[in-house]
Order: sequence, then C-alpha cells, then structure tokens
Amino acid sequence: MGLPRGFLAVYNADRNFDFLTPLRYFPATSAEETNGICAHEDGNLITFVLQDGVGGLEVLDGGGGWIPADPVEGSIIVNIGDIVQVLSNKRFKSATHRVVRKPAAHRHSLAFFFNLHGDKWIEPLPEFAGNVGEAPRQWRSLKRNQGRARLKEA
Ligand SMILES: O=C(O)CCC(=O)C(=O)O
Ligand SMILES: [Fe+2]
Repeated sequence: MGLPRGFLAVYNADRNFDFLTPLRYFPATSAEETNGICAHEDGNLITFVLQDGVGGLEVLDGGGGWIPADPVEGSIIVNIGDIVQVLSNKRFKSATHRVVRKPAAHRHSLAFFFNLHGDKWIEPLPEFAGNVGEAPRQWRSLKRNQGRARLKEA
C-alpha cells in the first residue's frame, strides 16, 4: 500500500476478531440456482483464501464481466476488503466477488478474515488524502461497528 512496513499489524493489533472458516460448496444441479455465494464485498481489511482445484471464485471487472480466479496450486488469494478501501481513500478497491458452483464437484476453500475491533476508528489515512494534490476524502470517519451501509452512503 506504500505505507511503512508492518503498518496494518500496528493499526490493527487486536487479533480477537479474526476468523478462519472452512467452506464446502455442493455440486451445482440443473434444478437450482448455481450460485455458491452471491456477489459481495468483504467488509473487513483483507481476506486470504486457499482453494482446492475445482474453481468457481470470480471477481467483477470494471466493465461488469466476471473474471475467474482460477486455482493455482500453492497460491493464496488476497482479497482487499471495505476497510482498506476506506483507509486508502479508494485507491485500493474492495473487490466484488462471488462463488459459482460447478456441476459434479464439491469445492472446498479456507478463508481467513483479517478483521477489526468494532470500536476501531476508520478514516482515510493522511498518506492517501491529506496531501496537496491528493484525491479529496471520499469517506467520512466512522467506527467499524457503524456498518457497511454507512461506508457506502458516505
Ligand atoms: O470460498 C471462496 O473462495 C470465497 C469465500 C468468500 O468470498 C467469503 O466467504 O467471503
Ligand atoms: Fe468474500
């Protein structure tokens, strides 16, 4: 992010709100909706995802199309969440993504959510909004537990 090394570990030193979740997606059938998880943005700082070889995770591109995040053995997907979007004054966009189930295959993934304490104060960092010539602030300040709706409307 162009910030001093270790910035996020200091900004967000409380590890009590992180969680790690194993996910299993059943095979798609012709009789039902094929979405495993519908389009969303993660409301946290950063999510790390390990996925098996089945595939199905997709990221929305600027033109409204979906780009498959095809499995690459030994890799971890790093997903930017809403809070990094606010801290960076939208220089880093919270990625819209979804999971589409595949026919005839169970998919497994492991997602680690790097989260923030609900009372943590969030606002664009001066590194992204405070300097002459920088983009004006796109978000007002808020506490984490004031929710995503406030982030969006700001
Ligand atoms: O299973 C995946 O690959 C992604 C899961 C996800 O987007 C989420 O749990 O927020
Ligand atoms: Fe997600």
